[in-house]
Formats: sequence, structure tokens, C-alpha cells
Amino acid sequence: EESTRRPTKKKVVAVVGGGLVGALNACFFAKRGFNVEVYEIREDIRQAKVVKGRSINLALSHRGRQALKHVGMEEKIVSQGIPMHARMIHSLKGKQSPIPYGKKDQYILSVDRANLNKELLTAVEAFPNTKLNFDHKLQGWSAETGLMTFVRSDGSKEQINADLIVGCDGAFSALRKQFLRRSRFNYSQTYIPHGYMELTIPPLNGEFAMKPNYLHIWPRNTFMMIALPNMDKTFTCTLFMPFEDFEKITTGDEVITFFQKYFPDAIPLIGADTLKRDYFRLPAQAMVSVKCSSYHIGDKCVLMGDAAHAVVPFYGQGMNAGFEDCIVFDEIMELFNEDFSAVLPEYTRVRVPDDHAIADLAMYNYVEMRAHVNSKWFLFRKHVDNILHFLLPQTIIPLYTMVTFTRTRYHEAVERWHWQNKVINRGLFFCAAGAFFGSSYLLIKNPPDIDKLVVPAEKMWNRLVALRTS
Ligand SMILES: Cc1cc2nc3c(=O)[nH]c(=O)nc-3n(C[C@H](O)[C@H](O)[C@H](O)COP(=O)(O)OP(=O)(O)OC[C@H]3O[C@@H](n4cnc5c(N)ncnc54)[C@H](O)[C@@H]3O)c2cc1C
Ligand SMILES: Cc1cnn(-c2ccc(OCc3ccccc3)c(C(=O)O)c2)c1-c1ccc(Cl)c(F)c1
Repeated sequence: EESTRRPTKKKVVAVVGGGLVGALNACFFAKRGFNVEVYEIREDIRQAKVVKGRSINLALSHRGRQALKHVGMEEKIVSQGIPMHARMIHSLKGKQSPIPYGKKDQYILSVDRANLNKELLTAVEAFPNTKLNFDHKLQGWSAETGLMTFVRSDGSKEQINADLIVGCDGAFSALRKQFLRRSRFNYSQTYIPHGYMELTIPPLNGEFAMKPNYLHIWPRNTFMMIALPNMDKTFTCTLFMPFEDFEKITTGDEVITFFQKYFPDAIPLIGADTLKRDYFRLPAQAMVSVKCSSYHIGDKCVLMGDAAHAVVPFYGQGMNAGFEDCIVFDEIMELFNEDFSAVLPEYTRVRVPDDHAIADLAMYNYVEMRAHVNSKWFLFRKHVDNILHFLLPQTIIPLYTMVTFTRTRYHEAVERWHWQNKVINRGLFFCAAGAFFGSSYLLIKNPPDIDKLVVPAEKMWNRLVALRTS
């Protein structure tokens, strides 16, 4: 009688990291009725002034939106974002060429990182069964006892346990350090030679200085720059460049000379004086790619978001992939009736191939754009993608479309992309062969009257000789 009345004591889930994925994950677990404790090293960013050194805005796309939708946050976040329906490619001459992403409903959103994090933290707090613990730095964790040790800024320590520990503490995860000590844990990290720096394009006469509903891209092979719009009518530009090139620029004049050579149209938009000042405000930041497996230890601990898979930002998918981690984990929780001993291994089995695929795709984009992509090549590639998709909509789906506008599993999108490339290459081969054999057949069938060809050629030659001697 007593046991049927008293609700089963819901387990405690500790989420380490109150960033984008940790905060969203906390909502997923809270929605399931778990008692959720979030431990975040920083102070509550909703009270803090400015969050330094992080990318100021991000591209939110389908995968991320589906995760937000699951916890009822999609509409609120989308309403505070700016739709980007197309890329706007800036040529060296300053010509701007739009290339649509696809149909009307296929757009990505520019969202403010800090605002998104604040909204998600507030959403966590709205659940009665959650608690946010700021100024809690995870120092260590024992896989044997399950005890986590947190250090506060006053030096005090706390030892805390939980039924499940979810590591969402980012690319340099403290929780993952415990995984590294275990046998058969695979781990790789790659810092790329490029760094990134953020610059701002202010409003022009109170309005956006460029068309706002576009992802502005300045592809210059080794150097790339993008600009995403903000609600305050500014644009946040991200300049990607090798550290060695950042280091070569040491004076304001050298900044201007560099921009005059590669991004001349951006100088009046940013403002020469602002550019000289902001370029030296913060050093260029590093970008790291982290891959690891497995994502779990026993039935006790699981890694998600950048803690599990930090990706270089050349596909705009890092946060979207981390948000999708939350949906996938939740789907498996449903499937295995929240039995952690079954859920965690299944999550690793299902999710590792996909997160590794997007890490590889982002790195591939980086290498491809750095090597080949200037504005002409970018336009050519994307127009070919769109034309082929228009001609064979069920057969040829651009890779960017599968990654950005569908929830096709990342590794399946890569497999389909390889298959599509084979179909296209075969198609091109047969077209070329057909043209060759067709024209040969016509030439044999109706040989040209050679005399008629020779005379005009001779006349042309004589004219050229006369021109040269005159
Ligand atoms: C330049 C740049 C541009 C990007 N652009 C995009 C984009 O357009 N679209 C996109 O989808 N993604 C983008 N990303 C990727 C995106 O920023 C990350 O994938 C996303 O922030 C990962 O979220 P996370 O919560 O896993 O990690 P984080 O956002 O890093 O959050 C980790 C949290 O854990 C906390 N923490 C860390 N260590 C501890 C500890 N020991 N104890 C307690 N708390 C701790 C941190 O304070 C932080 O709050 C970009 C990244 C960069 C660098
Ligand atoms: C933030 C964000 C959101 N999406 N993308 C993105 C990325 C790559 C793309 O194409 C790769 C390609 C173009 C041409 C040839 C091969 C590959 C496209 C596209 O197709 O528009 C869009 C970015 C982004 C991030 C960093 C840089 Cl440097 C950048 F340029 C864009």
C-alpha cells in the first residue's frame, strides 16, 4: 500500500557544465522528472557583464532547432535570431553574389551565444526539480566511488555524488581527463594552424550596413572571413587566418594594408580606425578538433557536446551536433526505459560514428576552403550543387543541405555524399564519352570539304603576315 502511494525516488543527474549543451541537457533530464544538479565553473552569466573570448554569435540550424523544440524553447530562440536565407559571397572587387540555401523554409539562424545560454539557464530554473550551482569547478571524479570533487572560488571543496554524471564541460573537459586514464579509451586532438578573431561591423545610419538576412562570406583560400547579423543591427565578423599571418601584422597600418589586399570592401564597413583598434583588442583564438570514444563509463558517466567532440567551426555545426546529442540520448532513454546500464553503451554505439563524421566533415571543409575556395570557386560549386539538385531532386541532395537542413545521421550523409559523387562522376564520364563518339560519328558520316576550310585559313594567314609587315 505504502510503496504504491509513494512515488519512486527519482534519480539524481549531475550535469557538469552550464554552457549551451549542459543547460539544454538539464532541461531534457528535468523534463523526465530527474532531480537535476547543474555545476558550472563560471558565475551566473545572467548577472555577469560580458562573456569574453567566445564566438559572439552562432549559426543555429535544423538539428539544434529540433532539440530546442523538444523542450519547448524553439519558438523563443528562433524569435530572437536572424534568418539567413542565403550565402552572400563577397568577391575581391567587392561584388556581392547571393546563393540561396534552398527552399523558403531552408534557412539558418544567427543567434547570440550569451543570450541563448541565458535563456537556457532560465529554462532549467523553471523546472521545480533542478538546481543551478555556479562557481563550482569540477576538479576531479572517481570512477570507482562516483564522487566528484568541486572547488569554489573561495578555495572550499565539496564532494558530491549522483546516480548519473553528464559531462558537458566543453572542449577541455575536466571529466574527460578521468576517461583518459582508462584502458581502451581512444582520444585525439588536433589544433589547426588557423586562428580566429572577431571584429564588428556597426550599423550605418541606424540600419544594417549590409543586407542582414545572409551569411556573408569572403572566401580567400588561406584567409576567410564571415559575418553574421545581430539583433542590434551590427554584424559580428570572424576572420580566420593562420596564426603566423596574424603575427606578421603588428601595426594599424599593416592591418589596413592586409584588408586592402584581401577584404577591401570590409574596411569602410568596419571603419579603418575601429579596425586598427579592434584587431589588437584580443589575440587570435585557437581552434581544436577533439574526437574520442567511448563516451561513457559503466552506467555512471557520459560525455556530450564539445566534451565528447569539439569540431572546427567550418560547418557551423558544433553546437547543433551537441544539441542533437541531447535528442539522441533522450530517444535511447525512451527505448531502454531509462536503464542507464543499457542506455549509456547504446548511446556510445549510436552516436560516436555520427559525431566523428561531423568532426571529419568540418575538418574537410576547412582543408577544402583553405586550399581551393575563392569567391569564383565558391559560387561555381554552390551553383552546380543547386542545379544538380534541381534536375535530380531525389538523387542529388547537396551535402550542406543534408547536414544543415535535415536530421540525416551525419555518417549516413557522408555515405550518401560519396555515392552521389560517384553517380555524378559516372554521369560526366558518359556525357564526355557520348560527345566524343557522337562527334566522331558525325565527322565520319559527313566529312567536311577540306578545300573550303583550307582557303579561308590561307587568306587569314596572309592577312596576319600583311599586318605584321605593315
Ligand atoms: C569561432 C567559433 C564559431 C562557432 N560557430 C558555431 C556555429 O556557427 N554553429 C554551431 O553550431 N557551433 C558553432 N561553434 C561551436 C560551439 O560554440 C560549440 O560547439 C558549443 O559551444 C559547445 O557547447 P558545450 O556546452 O558543449 O561547450 P561550451 O559551450 O564550451 O560549454 C562548456 C561549459 O562548461 C563549463 N566548464 C568548463 N570546465 C568546467 C569545469 N571543470 N567545471 C564546471 N564547469 C566547467 C564552461 O564554463 C562552459 O559554461 C563555434 C565555435 C567557435 C570556437
Ligand atoms: C557559420 C557557418 C554556417 N555554415 N557555414 C558554412 C560552411 C561551409 C559552407 O560551404 C563550404 C564549401 C564551399 C565551397 C566549396 C566547398 C565547401 C557553407 C555554404 O555552403 O554556404 C556554409 C558556416 C561557415 C563557417 C566558417 C566559414 Cl570560413 C564559412 F565560410 C562558413
